[in-house]
Amino acid sequence: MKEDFALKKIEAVLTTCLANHLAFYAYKRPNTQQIEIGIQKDLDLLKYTDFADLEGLSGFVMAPFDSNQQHPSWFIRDDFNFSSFNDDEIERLNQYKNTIDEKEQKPIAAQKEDDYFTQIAAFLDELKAGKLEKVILSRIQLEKEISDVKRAALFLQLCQHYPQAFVSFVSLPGVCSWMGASPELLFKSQNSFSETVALAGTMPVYQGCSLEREWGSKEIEEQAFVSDYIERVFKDNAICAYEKIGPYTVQAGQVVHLKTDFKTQADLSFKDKSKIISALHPTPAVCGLPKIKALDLIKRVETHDREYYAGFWGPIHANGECALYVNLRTMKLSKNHLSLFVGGGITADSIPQKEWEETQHKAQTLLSVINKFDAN
Ligand SMILES: C=C(O[C@H]1C=CC=C(C(=O)O)[C@@H]1O)C(=O)O
Repeated sequence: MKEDFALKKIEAVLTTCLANHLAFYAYKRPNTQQIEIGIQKDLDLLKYTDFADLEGLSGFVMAPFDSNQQHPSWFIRDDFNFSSFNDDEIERLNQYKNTIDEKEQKPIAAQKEDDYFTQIAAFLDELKAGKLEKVILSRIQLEKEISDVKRAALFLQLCQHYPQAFVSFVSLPGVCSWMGASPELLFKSQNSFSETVALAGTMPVYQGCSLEREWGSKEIEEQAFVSDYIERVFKDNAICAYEKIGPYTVQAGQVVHLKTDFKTQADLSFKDKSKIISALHPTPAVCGLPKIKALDLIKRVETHDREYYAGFWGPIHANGECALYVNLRTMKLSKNHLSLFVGGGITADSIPQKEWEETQHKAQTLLSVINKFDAN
C-alpha cells in the first residue's frame, strides 16, 4: 500500500516534468527497487566530448553509439534530486516550465524484414572473407503509437518487470527521449571497486525450461571476443590484478546470455576511468571486431542512425563514482510514438533466420510490457 503511494508520487513527478518540458532522468539500478530521479531546471543542456571533463559533477550522462553533430553526448544536471518526495516538492516543480518548439518529431520507420536479410548477407560476405571476426547488425522493430501521458506509467511497469535490469527513462525536451531496460553494464566504479562485464550470446527462454543451457560454439565464440577485448583494454590501461568470474548463464527478460564479470580494486583516477570507458565503448557486444572495421561496415550497411541505441547512460557522482550501462533493449520516444531498436552479434557461422528470430526475442523485453500495458 505504502509502495503504491510512492509509485503514484513518482508517476506524478515524471508526468509534471513531461508536461512542463523539464529535462530529467529517472533510473533504477539492477537488484534494487529504489528509483532515482534528477531534474534540470533549465534547458541549458551540457554537451561533452571528453568524459574526463565531467570530473567533479553529479548528474547523468547519455552518450550515443557513435558521437556526431546530430547526436552528441549529454550531461544532465540534477538541480532537483528526488529519491523520495513530498507534495510540496511536486508543487515546487510547477514553478519551472520550459517552452519548446513543439515541431512534430517524425518517428523513425521500422525496418522491412527483406532489408534485414539483405544487410546480414552483406555482413556475412565480409565475415566469411575473413575481413572481420564479428559485427553487430541492428534494426528498428516497430513504430507504435503511445500517448505521451502514459510514459511515466510505462517506465514504472518496466521497473517492476525487470528487477535485474538497469531501467532508465530520459527526456531532453526538444532533443530526444529514450526508455529501456538494459542487461549490460559498461563500467561501474563504486567504493574502491571498478567493474565491467562481457555479455553476449543469446537464447530464448521457454516456459518451464531450465536456464542452464548447452551453448553452441557460435555463442561461446562471440562472447569470448568480448571477454578478450576487455582483458586487452585492462592490459592497455595497466590493470593487471582483476577478478574474472564466468562465463555463466544469466536471464534478461525473455532471453538468456553468457556473461563474464571483471572486477578490479586498481586505484583509478577519474582520468583513468574516462580512458577505460572510451576504450571499452562501443564493446564488441554492440559494435564488433576489429572495432574500426566493424564501425565502418555498420555505417555502410545499416540504413538507420543508431542514435543513442548501443550508446551508454547512467549516473555519475562528484566523488568520481559512476554506473554506466549499455543502452540496449531500448526505445526512442517521439511525439505519441515509440521505436524499438534491437540487434545481435553476427559471425561467419551465423544463420540469418536464427539471427532474425533472436532480434524478435530481444524485442519482447519491451514489447511484452508495452502490449500488456496497452491492453489495460
Ligand atoms: C545488441 C544487443 O545485444 C547484445 C548484448 C547481448 C547479447 C548480444 C547477442 O547475443 O548478440 C548482443 O551482443 C541488443 O540487445 O540489441
